[in-house]
Amino acid sequence: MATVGNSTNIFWQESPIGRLERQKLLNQKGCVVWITGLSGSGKSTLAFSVNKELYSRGKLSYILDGDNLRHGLNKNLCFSAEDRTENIRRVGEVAKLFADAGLICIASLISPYRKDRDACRAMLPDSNFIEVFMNMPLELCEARDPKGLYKLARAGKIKGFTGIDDPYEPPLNCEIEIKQKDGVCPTPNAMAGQVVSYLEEEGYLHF
Ligand SMILES: Nc1ncnc2c1ncn2[C@@H]1O[C@H](COP(=O)(O)OS(=O)(=O)O)[C@@H](OP(=O)(O)O)[C@H]1O
Ligand SMILES: Nc1ncnc2c1ncn2[C@@H]1O[C@H](COP(=O)(O)OP(=O)(O)O)[C@@H](O)[C@H]1O
Repeated sequence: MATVGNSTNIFWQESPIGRLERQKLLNQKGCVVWITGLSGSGKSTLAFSVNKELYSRGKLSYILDGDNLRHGLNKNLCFSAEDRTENIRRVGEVAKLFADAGLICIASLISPYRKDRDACRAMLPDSNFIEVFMNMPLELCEARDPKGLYKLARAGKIKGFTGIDDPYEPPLNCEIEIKQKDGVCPTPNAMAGQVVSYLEEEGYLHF
């Protein structure tokens, strides 16, 4: 009798067409590009830009954006520590499926807790988890404030806002760090270039 989680009598079903066949078909290697950082740090902007650049090179990628997933898959979750952990766990599992499908899955979530991001990394075989840290100062994110959420958080109208009255734990060993140079943020194209060059160098863009 096999037991997994809360289920019993379940057995893994292996398909004759596997990850290698799909990767060969797509001429790329499945992986997860996990973008983490404060609200307003540029996660979605980077995700869109990488997606576009890969598309122009004939490579298939798909974005899992935290904000968007909270409209569906994760609509029953709030921003408590427990719910953020569950949010990241679910997205990690979905990202793993996309990578197994042979796609370059771009996950873009605040993902404030190191242990949650590490748990997603541990789900992926052969170090196919590329953690990208949007290392932008809180002051910059707050000055951008495109949704007006920092303003509400400062006014006490949103409780538990990341960076204001809720923690963000920066990565210790990320694959890619995006940061300002001489006080200037790289352009979206330059940020995407950093990620796409990494994927190219590590052999993800060919089978
Ligand atoms: N309390 C609180 N803290 C942080 N963010 C908040 C909060 N309430 C709402 N929002 C909005 O939700 C977006 C973050 O969702 P995520 O799923 O990425 O968050 S998390 O990874 O579970 O921490 C985040 O989107 P981004 O600005 O794109 O990061 C916010 O718009
Ligand atoms: N590299 C960049 N240069 C200039 N502005 C940027 C850059 N990246 C993001 N922005 C702007 O900052 C704001 C927040 O970006 P966004 O991608 O929505 O962040 P996040 O997804 O982390 O909340 C947006 O108004 C966006 O246009």
